[in-house]
Amino acid sequence: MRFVDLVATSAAVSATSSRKAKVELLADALRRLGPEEVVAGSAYLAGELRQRQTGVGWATLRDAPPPAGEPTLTVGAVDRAIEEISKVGGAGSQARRRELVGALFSAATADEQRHLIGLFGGELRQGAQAGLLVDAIARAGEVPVTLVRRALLLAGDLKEVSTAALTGGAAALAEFTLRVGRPLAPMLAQSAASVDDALAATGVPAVVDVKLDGIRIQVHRSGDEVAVFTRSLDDITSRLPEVVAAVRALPAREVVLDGEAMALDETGRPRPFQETASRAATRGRPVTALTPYFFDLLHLDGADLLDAPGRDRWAALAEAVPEPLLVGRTAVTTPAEAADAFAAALAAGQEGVVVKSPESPYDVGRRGAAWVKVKPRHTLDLVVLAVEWGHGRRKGWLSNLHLGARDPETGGFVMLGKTFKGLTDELLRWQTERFLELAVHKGDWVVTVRPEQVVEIAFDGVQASPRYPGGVALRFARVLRYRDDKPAAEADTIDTVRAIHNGT
Ligand SMILES: Nc1ncnc2c1ncn2[C@@H]1O[C@H](COP(=O)(O)OP(=O)(O)OP(=O)(O)O)[C@@H](O)[C@H]1O
Repeated sequence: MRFVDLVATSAAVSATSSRKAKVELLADALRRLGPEEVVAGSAYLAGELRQRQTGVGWATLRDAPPPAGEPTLTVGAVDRAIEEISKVGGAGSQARRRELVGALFSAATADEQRHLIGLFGGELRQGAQAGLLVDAIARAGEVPVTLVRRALLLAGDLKEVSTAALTGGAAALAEFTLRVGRPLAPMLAQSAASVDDALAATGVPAVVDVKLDGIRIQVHRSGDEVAVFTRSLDDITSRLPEVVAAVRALPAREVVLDGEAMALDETGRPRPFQETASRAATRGRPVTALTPYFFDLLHLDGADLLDAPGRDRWAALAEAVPEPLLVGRTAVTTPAEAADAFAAALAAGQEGVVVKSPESPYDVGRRGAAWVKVKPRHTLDLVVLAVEWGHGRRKGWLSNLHLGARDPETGGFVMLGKTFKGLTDELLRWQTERFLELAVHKGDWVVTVRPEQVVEIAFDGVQASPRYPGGVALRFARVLRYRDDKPAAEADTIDTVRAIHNGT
């Protein structure tokens, strides 16, 4: 496929607001990729490069040569050039990289150059695009969309799934199963305003789990090899040696565990979330030891448990893991028992509870009715769309955040309000640096950013507001924390906000 046609597809996808038309355009492009182009082409359509690191920075891109008049590049040729660039290393690598980038760019037209710069700079990366591509892959490969989605959730890699669907069809997709050592998308929870509402969704009997406010961990062990992954499937094994040691000490040889890692104080009460998060993040110095607590078991010594009902998985978990490493769990048969368990969790300083159905399988990557979280305080995970420069004491810092909810219909974001409340000096400093990195337009007053950073917001309610594009706005929004473990594609949606407004 000609690279110029892929560039035109991306432009056409951005230009139309119809989801159906976007999917059709993407499917059409996927069909036109040659077999050896599928991996790279799928990545480009998702706004990414196939290669994780290219070593190409802005300075190199800025010095790109003048564009070619006629398009001659193919997707395959671009991929081969980028592969060669990413392999450059050792002495003189800077100059060699520059030379190769120069050669690629001089063969590209002006439109193609702009697109390449976007791909190298990460500006075209769009979480929302992944959902469209899943539908497009299903259409182009003529396979059920549910198969594509499940394969993606198990493999975590769009390029791999796209290649399987387009070259091997349904049979190739069915081969994606849980593999010990490869992370899979974790099951997620819906939220409810009360324990009664949660029980209405899960049904009774149910279990009420303590909701620990730490970081989600998925731990894979095969023999002596242990790997720890975050909610977004990043490998953080080297940062959590105490979790590795705890799992290595288990009697089972092969396990995949789902749980939460927490920082505790000396009395066993939870420490603030920031302490856990800073331990797990790349930045930040070690503060406290983290303790793992497990609430699910997905694989045990050769047996996959994903499709087993909760009750069986949990029974196997209780056998495989010693009691101090298990999340607090209460089996309930009445709303009164559930209310007691909720009150006890809050009294112990925990964030809330997760009510779970014992009948349900482990729903990889889904936010279904089988797990329902209940917290005493309502919060939303929103995406920062722009930031205003501060005044007075906050002069020189990016301060007032423009907050957006995700719109699954368009793949875009709908602004719901602004806030600078809750920001500590440390957060102001951090966010100024972060948002300058994400800036796409730096005005004197407002800096517009790529919609990638998720922030957890507390608020007092949702009100109708004709001033905002979605017709609703948050009352007294304030920042609780930045969520680096959650991609923008999983931020809360405008539908959730409207449901809160309508009191449902
Ligand atoms: N016992 C538990 N069972 C399931 N999840 C738990 C439990 N305790 C803590 N958690 C955490 O709660 C999260 C479930 O909420 P959800 O799926 O909505 O993800 P989230 O948006 O990251 O949650 P939140 O924003 O409420 O922390 C899990 O990802 C996990 O990190």
